[in-house]
Amino acid sequence: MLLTDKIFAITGGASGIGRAAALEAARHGADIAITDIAPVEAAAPLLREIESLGRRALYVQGDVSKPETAGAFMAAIKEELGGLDVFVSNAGICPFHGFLDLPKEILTKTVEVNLLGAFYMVQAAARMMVDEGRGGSIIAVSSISALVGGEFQTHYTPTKAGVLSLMQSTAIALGRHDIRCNAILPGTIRTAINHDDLSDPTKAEAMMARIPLGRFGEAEDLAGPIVFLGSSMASYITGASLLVDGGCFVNLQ
Ligand SMILES: NC(=O)C1=CN([C@@H]2O[C@H](COP(=O)(O)OP(=O)(O)OC[C@H]3O[C@@H](n4cnc5c(N)ncnc54)[C@H](OP(=O)(O)O)[C@@H]3O)[C@@H](O)[C@H]2O)C=CC1
Ligand SMILES: C[C@H](O)[C@@H]1OC(=O)[C@H](O)[C@@H]1O
Repeated sequence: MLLTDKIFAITGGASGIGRAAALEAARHGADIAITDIAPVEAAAPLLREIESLGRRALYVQGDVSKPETAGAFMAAIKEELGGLDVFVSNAGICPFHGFLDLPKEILTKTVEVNLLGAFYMVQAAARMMVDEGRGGSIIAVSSISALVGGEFQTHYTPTKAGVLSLMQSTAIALGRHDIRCNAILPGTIRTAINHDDLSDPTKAEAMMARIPLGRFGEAEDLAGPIVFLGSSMASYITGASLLVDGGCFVNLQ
C-alpha cells in the first residue's frame, strides 16, 4: 500500500487513464476526489467501486477550462475529505484535425482545456497544499506528444509540451514547500480519446509497428506510475518526466 490514508484528487477521472489511476490509488489506501465534465451518473459505478474498497469517494462535476471549477473542486475536497496530498491534472481532449484548415474554435478549446485547465487546477491544488503546510505531490498527464509531433495534432501537441513545462516550473516554485511536481508522458493508450483515430487499421498498424513492446497501452498501464509518483517511494523525484509508452519514443530504427 503506497498511499495509505492519503487524499488523492484527479481531473478527468470518470474514464480512461484518470479512472484507472483513481481506482489504483484507492486500492493503495487513498481517499479519492474526482472532477470531470461527465455527469455524476457516468461515474457512479466507479464511485461505488472505490467505496467498496473502504475508501471515501467525492465527485464534483465541472469543466476544467473554467477557472471557477478549480476553486469549487478544492473547496469540496477540503470540506468533505479534509485535505489534499496528491493531485493529478489529467483531463484533456484531442480532437484530431488537419493543420491548414483548423477552425479557431478547436484550437481555442484544446488550449483552454488542456493547458489553461491544467494551470488553473495545479495552481488551486498547490495553494491548498501550501496552506496546509504538509507538502504534497502534483502530477500532470502530459504526453509523448510533448516531445514529438503529430500531423493531425498541431493544436494538441503544443498543449502537452506546455503541461510538461508547467511541471518543470512548478517544481522550482513549490520545492521549498516540499511539493513535488512531475509529468507523466503516455504513449498511445487505448481509450475513448483515440477510439475513432485508431479504428483506421492502416494507421493503427503503422503506429503499433513503432512500439517495441508490441502493443498499445491500456489505461491501467498508467495507474502504477501515477501512484508511484504520488507516493513517498518517489520522495526525491521532482521536475521529472516519465515516458510510459512501451518504448515508442526511442524507436527510430
Ligand atoms: N490515450 C492516449 O493515448 C493518451 C492520452 N493522454 C492524455 O491523457 C489524459 C487522459 O486521456 P484519456 O484517458 O486517454 O482520455 P478519456 O477521454 O478516456 O478521458 C478524458 C477524461 O477527461 C474528461 N474531460 C474532457 N474534457 C473535460 C473538461 N473540459 N473538464 C473536465 N473533464 C474533461 C472526459 O470526459 P468526457 O468523456 O465526458 O468528455 C474524460 O472523462 C488526457 O490529458 C490526454 O491528453 C496523453 C497521451 C496519450
Ligand atoms: C489521443 C492520441 O491517440 C494520443 O494522444 C497523445 O497524446 C499521443 O500522442 C497519442 O497520439
